[in-house]
Amino acid sequence: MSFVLGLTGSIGMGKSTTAQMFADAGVPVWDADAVVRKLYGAGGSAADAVVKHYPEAIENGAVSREKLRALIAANPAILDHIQKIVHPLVAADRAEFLEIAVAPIVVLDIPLLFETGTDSFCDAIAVVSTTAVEQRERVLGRGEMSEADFELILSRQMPDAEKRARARWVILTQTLDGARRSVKDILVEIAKELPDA
Ligand SMILES: CC(C)(COP(=O)(O)OP(=O)(O)OC[C@H]1O[C@@H](n2cnc3c(N)ncnc32)[C@H](O)[C@@H]1O)[C@@H](O)C(=O)NCCC(=O)NCCS
Ligand SMILES: Nc1ncnc2c1ncn2[C@@H]1O[C@H](COP(=O)(O)OP(=O)(O)OP(=O)(O)O)[C@@H](O)[C@H]1O
Repeated sequence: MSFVLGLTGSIGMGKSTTAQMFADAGVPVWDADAVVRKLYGAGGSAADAVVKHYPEAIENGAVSREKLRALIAANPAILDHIQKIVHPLVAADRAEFLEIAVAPIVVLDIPLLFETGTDSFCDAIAVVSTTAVEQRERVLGRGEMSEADFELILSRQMPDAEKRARARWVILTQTLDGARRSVKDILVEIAKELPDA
């Protein structure tokens, strides 16, 4: 059985960048956002389900995030419905990953780790974080989401302070070097706790 490290953090806090640091260190990473992208692709099980309810969100057989964002902006309740469709499919993919994982440590990279109760599948949690100002600048700086989209997503996520309080480790993402050091330290600490260390 692998040590399961949950990696989470609010939108734009640096989760994907930090997950890549774990992957670079040789740790298998399961990425919830990537699974959603796969399921939204043409022929993906989520695309097949979404087309039945929101055909206007589909482009060439795949879910268009741009179109879906527009639908959700007009009616935020649609996001609840989308989650009901998507989350069980994502959970099935995660269960399969954990079942076949053979590495001593694996990472579950999940934006809604606490919100979906997936923290109960983890041996410990690390939260990525930076200041609220930096977070906003990062997300709006990407030029994809409107300020309203960002606020809606934020309002649906557990506040950063609460995530930090629940985590064993907080990885600050102001600098790449600092985050890399934290990742290394965390892996060293976990390695010491492994059964045959
Ligand atoms: C809302 C959507 C269309 C926005 O797509 P877009 O490409 O602009 O952003 P992306 O998917 O990269 O998400 C950006 C970040 O928003 C946050 N986020 C995504 N979905 C949600 C959600 N349902 N609730 C809260 N935060 C969310 C995460 O921090 C994520 O990393 C898309 O995220 C979506 O379809 N979400 C529903 C599926 C879901 O719940 N995914 C979360 C992982 S299980
Ligand atoms: N440790 C770091 N030092 C400096 N910049 C960083 C660091 N980590 C991430 N960033 C920058 O912050 C931005 C957001 O990073 P990333 O995409 O990893 O965040 P995320 O939390 O996965 O975002 P989302 O939740 O929106 O998917 C990127 O521009 C990235 O370059």
